[in-house]
Amino acid sequence: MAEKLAPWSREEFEAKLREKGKGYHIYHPIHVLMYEGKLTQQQMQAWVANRYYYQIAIPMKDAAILSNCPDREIRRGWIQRIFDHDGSGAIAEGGEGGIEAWIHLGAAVGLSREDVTSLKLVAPGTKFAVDAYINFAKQRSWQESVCSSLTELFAPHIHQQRIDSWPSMYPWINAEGMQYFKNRLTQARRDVEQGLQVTLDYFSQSREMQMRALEILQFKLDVLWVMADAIMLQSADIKVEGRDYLRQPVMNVS
Ligand SMILES: O=C(O)c1cc(C(=O)O)c2c(n1)C(=O)C(=O)c1cc(C(=O)O)[nH]c1-2
Repeated sequence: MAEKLAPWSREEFEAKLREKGKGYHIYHPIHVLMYEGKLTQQQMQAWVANRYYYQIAIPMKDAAILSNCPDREIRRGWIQRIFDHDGSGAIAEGGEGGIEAWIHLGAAVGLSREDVTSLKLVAPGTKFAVDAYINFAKQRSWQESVCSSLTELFAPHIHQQRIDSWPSMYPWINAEGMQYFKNRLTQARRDVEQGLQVTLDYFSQSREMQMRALEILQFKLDVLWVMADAIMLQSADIKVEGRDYLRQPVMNVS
């Protein structure tokens, strides 16, 4: 029988998790083109409208984690994520939350509130991918679901890229639309600290569990990748026998 491998040290395990960043959606063609300023307004609209479906799923996913977690200390930290996205307190005091900020991003790229919130522009592939993420959190242990949030390790970089490149690459986007990304820079770093501690503690019990954590992170990378595929296809200019590929032409926005 093969000898049982000892668990990696915490440092080695964290390094393995971070290595997974090589498969982050920052390297997906649609995000590379976005960074290079090569997306049209219509493609930017498709991206924002599709990503809204992810934004509204995040607090539902986090509520599922809370509902499975018997540890009060963890819940006290985790609940902040729901406030961050749904908002808390008075809007005037900056408590509007990330979902509202995303709707402002929609306005900044030329989408009405209704265009965004009706979900009429969301591609089927985006729905399947995001729903898989919510279902994962409903069905798996809270520690596994916490681990699946760790793509956030890599998110501050992609948010910073957008903050840096959009003003010059897409000067037509209203600067107020960037607020979501600015807020996330600090929020994501704080989130990651908690998510990483839980993952390093829980999964370091054995090498098998550490490997399992890497697989979970890969699942989440796949969710983001498939979403990017779906958005790219939806906004591609592909014609099949003279017909538009698009099932729901993005240009139909009011
Ligand atoms: O813009 C992005 O590329 C991006 C990616 C991710 C991610 O890696 O899951 C998140 C976010 N943004 C984000 O803004 C966010 O609030 C967030 C929460 C989570 C999560 O899994 O709990 N991921 C992400």
